[in-house]
Amino acid sequence: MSHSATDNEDQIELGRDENKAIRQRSLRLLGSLLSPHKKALAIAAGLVMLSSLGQVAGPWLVGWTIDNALMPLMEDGDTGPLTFSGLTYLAAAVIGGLAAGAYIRQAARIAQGVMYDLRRRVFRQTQRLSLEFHEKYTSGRVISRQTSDMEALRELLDGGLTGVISSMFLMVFIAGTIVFTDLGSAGILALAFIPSFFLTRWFQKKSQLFYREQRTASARLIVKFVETMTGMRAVQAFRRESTTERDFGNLSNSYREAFLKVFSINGRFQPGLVVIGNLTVVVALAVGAWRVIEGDLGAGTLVAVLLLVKRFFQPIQQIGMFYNSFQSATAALEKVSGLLAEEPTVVEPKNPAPLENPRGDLRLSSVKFRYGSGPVVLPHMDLHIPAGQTVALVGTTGAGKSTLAKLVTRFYDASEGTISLDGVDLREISTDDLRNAVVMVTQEAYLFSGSVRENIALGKPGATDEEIVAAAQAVGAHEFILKMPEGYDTEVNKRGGRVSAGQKQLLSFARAFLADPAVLVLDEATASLDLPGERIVQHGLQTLLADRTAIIIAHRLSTVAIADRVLVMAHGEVTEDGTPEELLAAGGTFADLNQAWEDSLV
Ligand SMILES: Nc1ncnc2c1ncn2[C@@H]1O[C@H](COP(=O)(O)OP(=O)(O)OP(=O)(O)O)[C@@H](O)[C@H]1O
Repeated sequence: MSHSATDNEDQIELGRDENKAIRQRSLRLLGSLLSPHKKALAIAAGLVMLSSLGQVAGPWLVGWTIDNALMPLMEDGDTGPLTFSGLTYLAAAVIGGLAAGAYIRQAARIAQGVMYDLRRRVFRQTQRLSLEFHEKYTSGRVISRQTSDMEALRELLDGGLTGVISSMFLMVFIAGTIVFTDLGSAGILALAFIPSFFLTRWFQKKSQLFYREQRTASARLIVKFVETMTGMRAVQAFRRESTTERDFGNLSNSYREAFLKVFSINGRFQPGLVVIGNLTVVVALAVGAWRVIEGDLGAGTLVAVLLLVKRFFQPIQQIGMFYNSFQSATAALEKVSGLLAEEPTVVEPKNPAPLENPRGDLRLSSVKFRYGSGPVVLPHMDLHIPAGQTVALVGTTGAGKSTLAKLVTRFYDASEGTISLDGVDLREISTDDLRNAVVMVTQEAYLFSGSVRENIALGKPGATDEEIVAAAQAVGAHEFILKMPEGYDTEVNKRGGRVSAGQKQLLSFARAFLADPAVLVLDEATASLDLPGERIVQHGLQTLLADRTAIIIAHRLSTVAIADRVLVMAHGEVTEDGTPEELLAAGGTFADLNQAWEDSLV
């Protein structure tokens, strides 16, 4: 596996260039998510400005009223200016309030639009990526991208961001108003900005590290959880409960500690800002009061400036708090953008070669294969499987049987050499054509939630009911389906729809039969069935194999017996190749294996 976009996901400290590249990747993603909402964003910006203006107008009007409306009232009994300022105050409050409300609604609409888009992109991407990626990245991590990362982004977009944008606007407006009202006080505010700036930088640097640590810890926790839950059978069978519990406890503890680190620096940052804010108000008050006594400054202006300075620091605190969700959302965005930047390793051809009525002639020429940059699994393989032949693959575990199956079905591409179907390189065949021509039936025989009918129909979208029933009949699944509570309409995976391992296999045979591929690759379930069950499955299998090329990773004597040819594999190479009879007569590995199987039946 070459270097890919998700490789450095678990690293906490990254190099400068790497950091920059990741940041740019995240920003590009953000840009592409926001670009469809340009108009809505412009409207939101207009609304937020209006609401900030409304909020700044309040303190400013108080100052103006003290200096310009109270005097005429006390000296001449003139109520005009006071009425004017009162009405203006009211208008500003109403307009500001309405604008703030409209802004929140508008921002929520944009945020939900972005989340909707992103959720779908992540889902589409995870389906698009090759099996190689999924085997490496694991489902737990995909799940944490789609759940906790999405949640972090949603929190940011829903709550924090809306507030922070309006806070920032408000700060700019307040600063502008102070400059406009009294330059001296603006100078004090500017001085106070210096320590706030350094404090914020310090916080930024520290928290970035801790937040990344926290996200990594949370992802590990989810991965462990998903792994344990999906492997619950193995966990219980091997009495692994206490070990997994201990591991989970350790991971929870790292998560807790990462969180505490974040909070401990938060606990210094926020009070720091409060102190700076309060000191600024005190200094502005002292200097201002002195200037009022000197006659340089109106008392009203001083009141207005003090109210504004106090307001100025409120949003900084909010921005500080917002920094939490901003940091986790940034980390989430970094990971999600990494996932979205992954490219499938198995690439669909640009100009696919036509493949009409495939016959199923398979050829591997000088194929060499390794998983990513791992050790060589198949050193050199030349193999020809003529159309219609049934080949049983046997061999020790780790011999490379499943690997061969994954290559023939093009879940992976060969590292060297070519694999062709009817003389066409698999890499030249469109994915649709290939999936129609080559079907893989895996051991798990995965059933999706839905009815029995829907599960069989997966083999051929748009199949008629008759075709579905005919497929079930052909492989011998019809009888037990009819015995289910609602026949073909029974929901599988639900109560009453539970099927046995053998029945599951029959359903997946019916699915494959309906798909009617030229090449069938089958990983036979290792779980042994009872004898009648085995006979039914065997019969189904025989019907399924007739008239097509088949490669079966065989675990049963009865399966090998129906094969035209047996390939024995060891260490990635074919060591014996012939009809079952020939190999038995030759007395090699296959003969031994056969003997062992026969003994186990006694
Ligand atoms: N996704 C993977 N990434 C890296 N190495 C792998 C991967 N899958 C299999 N391998 C390695 O490739 C080798 C062949 O494995 P493969 O699964 O093909 O064997 P097998 O003959 O099917 O074994 P079994 O009968 O136990 O299923 C093994 O050494 C295995 O460790």
